[in-house]
Amino acid sequence: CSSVGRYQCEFVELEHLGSGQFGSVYRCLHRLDGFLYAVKRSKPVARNPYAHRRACNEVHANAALGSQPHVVRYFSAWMEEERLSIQQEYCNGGDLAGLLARMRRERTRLEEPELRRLVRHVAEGLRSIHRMKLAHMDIKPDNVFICRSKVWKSRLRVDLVGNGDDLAEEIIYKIGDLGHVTSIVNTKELEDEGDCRYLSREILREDFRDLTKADIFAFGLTIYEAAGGGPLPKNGPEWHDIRNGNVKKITHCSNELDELIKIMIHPDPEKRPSAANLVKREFPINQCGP
Ligand SMILES: Cn1cc(CCO)c2c3c(c(-c4ccccc4Cl)cc21)C(=O)NC3=O
Repeated sequence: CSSVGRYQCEFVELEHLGSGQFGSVYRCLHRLDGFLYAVKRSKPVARNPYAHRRACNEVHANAALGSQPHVVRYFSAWMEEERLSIQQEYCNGGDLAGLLARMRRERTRLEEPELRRLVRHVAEGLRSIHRMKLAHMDIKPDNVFICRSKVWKSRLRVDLVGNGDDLAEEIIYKIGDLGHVTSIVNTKELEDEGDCRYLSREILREDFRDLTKADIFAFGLTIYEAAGGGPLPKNGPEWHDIRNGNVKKITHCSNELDELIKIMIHPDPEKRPSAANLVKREFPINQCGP
């Protein structure tokens, strides 16, 4: 392995998963353990102190979080040829943005039980991030990844998505991309806010008193979009309308879910529920039918 870098030495690159200003992500097979991973390879960060600091920040946040059931798991990171490579859990179900785009094309939508599962899983993931005194700062459908696994149907588990045969599918949502993670204690280094479609007004006004509530705001708009409320404005009067708490009622949603979205995007961050509160008050799955 001395002649090639660690990436070529340890992994077989199977598929290009995506590219962005950050770099590129590949689905890779680890030669030794035989598992699939998502490996992100950044652009060279050498002469770009800002990119270098962000890369280190992302690795620190991943390492601090360890493995949480609803945060995409981090395995390893290394530098080679001035690029940062980060090895993450591969989520085989795509991301929520892709799922919503497909549903818009197929004119289908996430029904209430599925929306409640999404709320529960992402709330648990956010709670584990906030417990570490960190804020994600870029919650949006693109950063919610889906893991699908086949499980034996058991009559005790009502939350499985099954059909006739014995095998059912378990769907788990996980928060990924910790590239914007910020300490909620010393918020001075909050340089670039996340995606403006999910950005709360107080962050735009540089009020960083409670960054966790900015995550709750973005999470609220993510649920609103998953429920069929999108696409969200990037700016203009509709953008401000939403920040004044005006979102249209989602027809097929229960009032309970509609009220939840409204309180999560409340203009006053203190009125928004915490992630822990969302997990606790979360309606158990059996309350909303099969
Ligand atoms: C574009 N893209 C597509 C996927 C596969 C979804 O089925 C993907 C993943 C990740 C990431 C990712 C995001 C941010 C930082 C590091 C990584 Cl590996 C990006 C991904 C990641 O951490 N885990 C993924 O599955």
